[in-house]
Amino acid sequence: MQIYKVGGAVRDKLLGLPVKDNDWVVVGATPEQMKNKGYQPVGRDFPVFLHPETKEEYALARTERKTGHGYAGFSFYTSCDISLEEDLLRRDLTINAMAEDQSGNIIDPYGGQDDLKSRQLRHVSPAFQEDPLRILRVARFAARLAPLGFHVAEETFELMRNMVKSGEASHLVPERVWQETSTALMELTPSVYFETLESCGALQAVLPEFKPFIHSQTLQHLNLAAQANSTALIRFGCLFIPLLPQTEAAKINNILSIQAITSKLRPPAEYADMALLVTEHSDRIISISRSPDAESLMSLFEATDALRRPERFTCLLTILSYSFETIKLGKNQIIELLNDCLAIKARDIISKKIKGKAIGEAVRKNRLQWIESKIHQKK
Ligand SMILES: Nc1ccn([C@@H]2O[C@H](COP(=O)(O)OP(=O)(O)OP(=O)(O)O)[C@@H](O)[C@H]2O)c(=O)n1
Repeated sequence: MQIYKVGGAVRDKLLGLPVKDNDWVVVGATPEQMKNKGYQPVGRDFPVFLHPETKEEYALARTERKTGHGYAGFSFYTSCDISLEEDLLRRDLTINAMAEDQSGNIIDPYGGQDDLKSRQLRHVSPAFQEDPLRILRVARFAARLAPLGFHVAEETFELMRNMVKSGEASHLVPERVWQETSTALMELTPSVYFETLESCGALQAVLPEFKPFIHSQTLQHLNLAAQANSTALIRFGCLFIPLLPQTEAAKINNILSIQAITSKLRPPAEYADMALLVTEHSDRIISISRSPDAESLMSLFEATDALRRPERFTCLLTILSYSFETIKLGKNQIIELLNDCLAIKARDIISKKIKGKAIGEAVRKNRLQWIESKIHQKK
């Protein structure tokens, strides 16, 4: 049996990028031989094994044949006589279809190294069209590698357009769409993911609910969040910063689109929650940052439950800070005021004379006075 390193590890090493995990292909072996050597079988659909010590994935060389629609509509054929070249031929992009043998030689039958040099994301064979997930993968690789000068090859782009036109793209299951999209958010220039999907028609076909939110300004905010190394939640939230001034009708439409995104893609609950908070409160947060006043800030803390959920509020402010322009009160100052308010507690101010509801009112008054004095000092 011969063992080769394949896929992302070979690509990233040649690009001088850090290698995240190694994938291996085994040629000329049977599942029984693998098990006898101590490899643990894990593949449900095709034979993949975990190395007994490193736990890295070792897949038997295989070919694929389309049997139905979508990502799962494939049958796989593995046998001892499948060659490395046949296994590499079934892969998506030439830069992902290279292998390295155990002496460090690169096996590159489909021009991956040339495409690395000319910065092209190019499909390996027409079989590319059989897997609609590849549209999202190409957009994701474009988002990752655009800063290095990569772009989608014209003929690959043409295939992607055809896959959308033929309806193949609409067979993608929402779970995979969310998986690719949330991974794409964490790439270096996530804007490129949405731009690529938009220009081949896949945004409309696969993520139509996102369409109202994808425009140059939100994509700019998204990239700023990526440059600041923000979390996926913050990057996601940036997509929902509305164009100002936001009409009431636009706000309602945005809320409906967010509900549609949530019920279709089922992102974690905190994502939907954050998208709604951004839509709901962006106008007033931006207006407070421009002309701060104590009562508005206090009502904002109350409306967003900031006093009980300060971390969530900090995330919300971070998202909106990407759209702050002329500000008098910045994100850090607002957070400082929130922390000051949190430090003013009922037990510090209650006297024997006030009881019940009046305690809460006294705490609020104290907090308000504090914010007022701080804002006054800053003016
Ligand atoms: N729909 C897919 C999924 C995967 N692959 C192939 O399987 C390899 C491993 O897939 P994966 O781990 O998802 O991608 P990586 O290239 O390793 O990328 P990443 O850096 O994102 O892990 C890819 O390089 C590619 O050759 C493919 O051709 N088509």
